[in-house]
Amino acid sequence: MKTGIPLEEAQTLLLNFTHPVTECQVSLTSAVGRILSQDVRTGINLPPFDKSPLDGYALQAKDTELANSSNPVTLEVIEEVQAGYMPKKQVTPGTVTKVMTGAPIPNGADVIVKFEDVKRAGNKVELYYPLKAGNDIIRAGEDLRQGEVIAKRGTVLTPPLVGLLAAIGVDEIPVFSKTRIAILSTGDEVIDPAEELRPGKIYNSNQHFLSAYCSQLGAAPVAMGIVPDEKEAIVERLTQALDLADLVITTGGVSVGDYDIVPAAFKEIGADIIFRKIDMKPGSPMIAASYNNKLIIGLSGNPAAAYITFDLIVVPLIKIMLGLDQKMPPKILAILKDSFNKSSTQRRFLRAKVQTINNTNYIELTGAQSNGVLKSMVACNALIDVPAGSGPLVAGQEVSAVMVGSGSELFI
Ligand SMILES: Nc1nc2c(c(=O)[nH]1)N[C@H]1C(S)=C(S)[C@@H](COP(=O)(O)OP(=O)(O)OC[C@H]3O[C@@H](n4cnc5c(N)ncnc54)[C@H](O)[C@@H]3O)O[C@H]1N2
Ligand code: MOO
Repeated sequence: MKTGIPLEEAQTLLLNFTHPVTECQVSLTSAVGRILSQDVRTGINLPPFDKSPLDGYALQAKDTELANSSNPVTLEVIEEVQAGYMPKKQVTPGTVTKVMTGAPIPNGADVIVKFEDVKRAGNKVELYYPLKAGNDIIRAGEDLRQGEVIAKRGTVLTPPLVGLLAAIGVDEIPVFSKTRIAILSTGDEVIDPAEELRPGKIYNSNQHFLSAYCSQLGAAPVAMGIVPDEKEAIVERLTQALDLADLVITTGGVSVGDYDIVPAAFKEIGADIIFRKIDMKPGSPMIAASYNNKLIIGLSGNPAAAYITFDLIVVPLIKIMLGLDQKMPPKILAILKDSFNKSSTQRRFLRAKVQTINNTNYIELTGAQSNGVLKSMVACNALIDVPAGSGPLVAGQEVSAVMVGSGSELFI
């Protein structure tokens, strides 16, 4: 078992333990937010046929060559075609077909003129200006060509993509299965938000932000509730969690206190400890283990510590399991807008918000940085990466940061 390892080593070790997820099919109505497990090609041209963008008349442009306002050209209406129906007659010199918006272009016609620009009298129309062949015709395949890849494996299905799939007649979509993530909160002091607050107790925020984050990523959180600081109780709930989920996350009980018995529970079920403790602040007491090819991650109970280690270490794993393309959070350089007065003996991550103005990134702290403070996660979209051995940070200096966060923007 490794201990006190750098963040990057923890990330790499766990990536090696992360397995690809299985695939399934979903309908169009439940496709949004899911991730494509295969490239999708269109089997048809879109639109499938040449069609009219206007309510008007389909004709041959050369018939209008000599038309002007004092000498209009008169043509004969031979047919009317509604959208959804095929023309039966060929447009020949001297004839027009009345077409509605979306109707197929009749054979022989090479231009459309709209109703407002002609005068209709009986079965004749008068045209007052020359038309250009090819104008106002939507061509088959103008949007998509048959055989073209419309979206690649690993793409998140957004509303326009769902529309595009429908437009090409795909109603069963190959997607990655939703990774099931069990979340188990430990601690005698932790109670459900629905309960009345009692002395010495705190509400379970970890369970809820972790579940919400998993849902936002497109995974399926499995709520395993709260277990007291008793090894047997944790062992029992962990065993259930491993049955129900692909990945198990616990919070609390990983430090060195008398009741920090989560690592002992991991060992008791026979899990192999991959590492214990990482060299960063907050979140250092984190532990990771594997059991029957499934990862069990024990995060610190302190909400911000749990959030930050989840963001930096667990979210990339979930992205792999979900089948997403981009896994690791992007890194940036930014100018610090305010100061941070503490020195950092250990590598430290600070909750911050980055904004880009005229191609320069500016970053400011989002509030108090203690490991229990959740409020400063709310506006956080980046974590400033402060190297071990740094002195206080001063406004105007350049810092490196990692883009993270489920708050304002998702980096997927
Ligand atoms: N002697 C030492 N004590 C501590 C050390 C240390 O190195 N030596 N490390 C400190 C650090 S750093 C952290 S982080 C915490 C980690 O503690 P645990 O992971 O064992 O977590 P707990 O003690 O169970 O809880 C910590 C804190 O968070 C609250 N909490 C727990 N669960 C939840 C929840 N589901 N929702 C909201 N808040 C929760 C809990 O009440 C505690 O206040 O250890 C330090 N101690
Ligand atoms: O390492 Mo603790 O996790 O500072 O918050």
